Amino acid sequence: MPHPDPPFPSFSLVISLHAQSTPPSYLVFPWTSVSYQAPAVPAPINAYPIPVVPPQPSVAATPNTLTMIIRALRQFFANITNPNYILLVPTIYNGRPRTILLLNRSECCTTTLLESSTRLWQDAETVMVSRTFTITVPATSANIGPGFDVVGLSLSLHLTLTVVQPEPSEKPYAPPLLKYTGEGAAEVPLDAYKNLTTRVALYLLRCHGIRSFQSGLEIHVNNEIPFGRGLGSSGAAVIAGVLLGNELGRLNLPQERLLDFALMVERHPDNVTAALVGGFVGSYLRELDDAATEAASVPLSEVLPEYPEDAGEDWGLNPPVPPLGIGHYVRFGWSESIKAVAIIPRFELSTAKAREVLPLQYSRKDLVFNLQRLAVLTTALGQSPPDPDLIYEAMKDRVHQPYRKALIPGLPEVTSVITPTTHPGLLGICLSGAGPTILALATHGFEAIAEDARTIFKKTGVEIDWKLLTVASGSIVS
Ligand SMILES: Nc1ncnc2c1ncn2[C@@H]1O[C@H](COP(=O)(O)OP(=O)(O)O)[C@@H](O)[C@H]1O
Ligand SMILES: N[C@@H](CCOP(=O)(O)O)C(=O)O
Repeated sequence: MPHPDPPFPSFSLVISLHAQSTPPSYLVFPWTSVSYQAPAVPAPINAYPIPVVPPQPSVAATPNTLTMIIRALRQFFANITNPNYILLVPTIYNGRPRTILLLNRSECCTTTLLESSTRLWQDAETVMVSRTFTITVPATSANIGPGFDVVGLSLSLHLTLTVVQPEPSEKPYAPPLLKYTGEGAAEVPLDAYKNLTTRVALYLLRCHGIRSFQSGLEIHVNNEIPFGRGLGSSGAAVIAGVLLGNELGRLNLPQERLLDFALMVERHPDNVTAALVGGFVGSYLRELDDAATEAASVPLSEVLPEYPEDAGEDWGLNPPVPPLGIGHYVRFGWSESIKAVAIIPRFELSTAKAREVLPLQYSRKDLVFNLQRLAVLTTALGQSPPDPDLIYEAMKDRVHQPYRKALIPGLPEVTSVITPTTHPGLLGICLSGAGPTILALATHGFEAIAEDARTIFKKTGVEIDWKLLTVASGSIVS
């Protein structure tokens, strides 16, 4: 039967390899069932060495059919310059479910194909033709004084993942290889079932029916964000995980949905939102109805199960899927002239511990104190030139800093002694996130601020490092 004209530039082809049958067979679903755009590349599909067959075929395959198909597809792609195509290849091979997806990000027309191959797709492990991509996520400083659990600022220290997805091979399954350099390298788990970033990625994949990482995955992490210092290292790790899962599974989730997944893991929105979208950001969690509240309040151990040593493929399957639209945000203006001096004590303070010391109830006086300042601060930091008198007062807080001072010797002294009067250029000074880092916002005079903070901290026996940071853009996948 002759093939109709090729469905360029958008077409899809589904090939299923049934390795269980003898001999193994593959089906090529009739690509004519797929909606496509007008022809743009005048070449027939069978001009390329792709094993296309008429509808209802069941064709004997050689043991290395998969490799042959991949080679053929590569040649095929080498001949096409128009990026507007989709090629989707769900397969079962050597008894293991696999999926090869070669598609441009914004594509349509997968629905028909997915319907025809639902079972294969749901069981599938995603395997790409070899490619490398990078995920870059910024550090964040949350709260900025009065905005406890509300505002976050992305800063120019980064967590970077370089990911190599190998081409499918017939070798035995190899678990992900994790390499780690930079901050936290000595303590971070390199087992993909234990590491925070890869566990979050697996959570995302499993919520989309993909049960495990593909064989032979390599992830090199380089981290500039110190752990447990109030610079959002865990928020960055969570966002990196969400982006990693989205990329590995070719899930193509919109940013709002990625945020939902991140919020199932890190349940205050300030760090993760700023790390994802970048800039000076305010966010809130939507009030959920009863069913959604229940769905969103499952214990963290169920969202991200602690995988035991002998975790098999089925451990932690079917995790809770986040309700839609949990987090909402707005980006405020930021005056270009403002830089951040991060004064980083040389000790760690876990966010969990720094949250335990906070009260459950506040006086109306203290709440109004913070609300008044936050309302002014979100606009004041976008004004040029920034007004030190307005900002210094607007960065004061009565909701978390007073309770955390016992955990951070030197905090009250540093925030009260260093002022715009004593240190020209200073705009405001606060605890960064849950601490112990102190964040000083300033237009100049950075070194004097940092060195004087060093002297004050030293009197309490605390050594510091300091970094001059700028406001960074959000996370990038390239
Ligand atoms: N890149 C990372 N990879 C794996 N785990 C990380 C990473 N960054 C942070 N973490 C985990 O998060 C912990 C720090 O989180 P947290 O106490 O919230 O402090 P902060 O977010 O202020 O740095 C680390 O001790 C580590 O367990
Ligand atoms: N609003 C949170 C922010 C925690 O930030 P981190 O960078 O310390 O993780 C809090 O103050 O607890």
